Amino acid sequence: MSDTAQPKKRVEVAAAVITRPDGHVLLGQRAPGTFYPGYWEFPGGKVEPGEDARAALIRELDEELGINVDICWPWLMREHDYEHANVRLHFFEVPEWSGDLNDHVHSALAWEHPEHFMVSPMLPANGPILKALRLPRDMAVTDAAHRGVDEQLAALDHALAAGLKLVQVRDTTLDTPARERLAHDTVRRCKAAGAMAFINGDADLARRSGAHGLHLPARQLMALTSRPDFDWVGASCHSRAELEHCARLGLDYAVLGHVNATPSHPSTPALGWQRFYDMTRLLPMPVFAIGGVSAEQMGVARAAGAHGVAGIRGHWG
Ligand SMILES: Nc1nc2c([nH]c(=O)n2[C@@H]2O[C@H](COP(=O)(O)OP(=O)(O)OP(=O)(O)O)[C@@H](O)[C@H]2O)c(=O)[nH]1
Repeated sequence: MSDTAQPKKRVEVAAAVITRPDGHVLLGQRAPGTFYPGYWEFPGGKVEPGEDARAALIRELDEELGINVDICWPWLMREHDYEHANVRLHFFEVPEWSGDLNDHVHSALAWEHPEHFMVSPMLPANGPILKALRLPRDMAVTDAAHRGVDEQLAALDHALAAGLKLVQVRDTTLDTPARERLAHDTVRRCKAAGAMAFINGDADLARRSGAHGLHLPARQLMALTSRPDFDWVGASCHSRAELEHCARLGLDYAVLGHVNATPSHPSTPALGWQRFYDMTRLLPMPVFAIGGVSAEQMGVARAAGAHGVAGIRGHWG
């Protein structure tokens, strides 16, 4: 390598996951004559000097697509080393916009469902984004220690029938046979319903039960130096240091709390939404809000940068 090689320039980019009520997201195909022509991307573009990423996004969607952004939620940030630059992509979710789509820059547009993207190839930086979009927004955490295993499984059947798509089997205080049964029966029911089940804190049980993923308590997270070998791995976090460790290990998601006052943590102060927003800035993975947060607070949570909400109360009907 030449000793005159220049460090790569850093490019800040704002990109939008524009979502229709049916869950389809908008992608654009890069035009001939651009960098990576023919590749698919989320609409957006470079942040100009003196501009913040949100303002850049609103400007780009007006210039590129002719739409006004009505609601814009911060989501996550990914860095990628391209040949020409180190790109920092600030992703936002845009669930509401107005105006007629009138594209000025792409060779084609496509509305695609995150469960089965049909267009390809995608820009190389976007693989983790597509995976993150497959992560459901509402994570229900089991509460069999209080309800009993049978009542928990009945509540699970009810919630799956109502559309629940993600369950975390916690209940670490249950005795071994009861937890084994809870895990196996939860995974089986989730698979039958097209939902995912993650097991908290026990990689062997997660493997034995055929779970989709492993959820790490913060203590286990901080003891790890590499990502455990599961399709999905996430962790419970309470501090920026834990969130950053999650990012270093390349985990798929974090759960941060507690956001609101909750009877399960009477002595530790709640974070509140502003602190949740501040703590989750510029992280590369989606973060769920937990702690006194029900599915009704989805909008508040996502406005504060959450991927979605997680919890016991308010998640089992
Ligand atoms: N808009 C957008 N850009 C992305 C995505 N993923 C990704 O890696 N990028 C990168 O972020 C940069 C976006 O810059 P851009 O769209 O403003 O600029 P450009 O390279 O097309 O050309 P330009 O120099 O004429 O503005 C490109 O390097 C692009 O490869 C994505 O999903 N959406």
